[in-house]
Amino acid sequence: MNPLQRYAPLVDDEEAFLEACERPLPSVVRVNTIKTTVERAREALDDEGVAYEQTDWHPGILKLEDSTAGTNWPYFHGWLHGQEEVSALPAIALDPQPGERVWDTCAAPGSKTTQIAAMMNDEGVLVGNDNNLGRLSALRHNAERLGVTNLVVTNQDARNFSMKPFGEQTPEKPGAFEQFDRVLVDAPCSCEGTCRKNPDVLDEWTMNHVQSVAGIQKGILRRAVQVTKPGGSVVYSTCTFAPEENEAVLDFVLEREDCELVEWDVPDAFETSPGVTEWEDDEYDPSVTKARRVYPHQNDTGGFFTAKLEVQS
Ligand SMILES: C[S@@+](CC[C@H](N)C(=O)[O-])C[C@H]1O[C@@H](n2cnc3c(N)ncnc32)[C@H](O)[C@@H]1O
Repeated sequence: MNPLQRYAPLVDDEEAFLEACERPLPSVVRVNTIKTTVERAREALDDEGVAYEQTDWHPGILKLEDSTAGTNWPYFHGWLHGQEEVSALPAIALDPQPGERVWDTCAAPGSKTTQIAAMMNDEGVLVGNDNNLGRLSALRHNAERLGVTNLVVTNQDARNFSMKPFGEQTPEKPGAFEQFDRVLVDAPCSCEGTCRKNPDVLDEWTMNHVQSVAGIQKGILRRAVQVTKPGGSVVYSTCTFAPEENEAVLDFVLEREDCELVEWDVPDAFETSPGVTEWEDDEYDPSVTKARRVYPHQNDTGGFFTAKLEVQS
């Protein structure tokens, strides 16, 4: 059985949802504003004869007519980065500002890290962490190509993250670098929403994996809230539809840490659905409706989940 059928009760149009999940994903690039402007990047693509269409919600996110991302000079020079359209949403929700301290808990291979760096105008301190050393090489390579210089790379399990070299840390006295303005948790997940790019995820899907990765997600999100300063923001995102990995994780952390879910500015032209408060035998905190779900048939993208939390104390 196709595991996606379990989400029929959540979607407005099951047939359109399942049909969209089988179509190949459009090829999309993000303009890297650390190295160029949207206008110059578009001119370069025109000169190269690469056909594209601007998405109707972001001037710097371009849909290519064929999958030439990665094969033209604007890409090699770091003017463009191949990034799935919907995966640009978490950084938009995070809204990082130049000069801030930002932690990207699960950063490799760095699409969102480099997008965050560009939104920070490459100013301030961005810590890009991942527990997988091999994937960190891809992060370093992307950061280098895209000209990111405000990045510190760390290789830790985000559930126990600490930056001891920068200051002694106790629960009462966080280390010097352990009061971030903003933190992104783009969590490891069962990746159901990437089925248009990688249909194998559905063959490999098991409920055991959903449950085990949900445990890791809860640990990472708790740590993210703990190291964010009062009034700071934490964004939680996954590329999966499973409520066990989305609303249930938020519900767990809302009960244990001093934080609350807040609305964020979803681009008007992007169709989303609210987080769900009930799933199978479970009920979640009513505020999880502030999270946004994205199904592939809504905007011809992959599937995604994004929520924004504000830390209270
Ligand atoms: C969805 S991917 C991140 C994609 C990345 N944010 C991007 O936009 O390119 C999740 C990442 O979490 C990492 N990861 C898994 N468990 C982790 C943990 N306990 N601590 C830190 N990173 C972890 C994986 O190695 C993987 O690179």
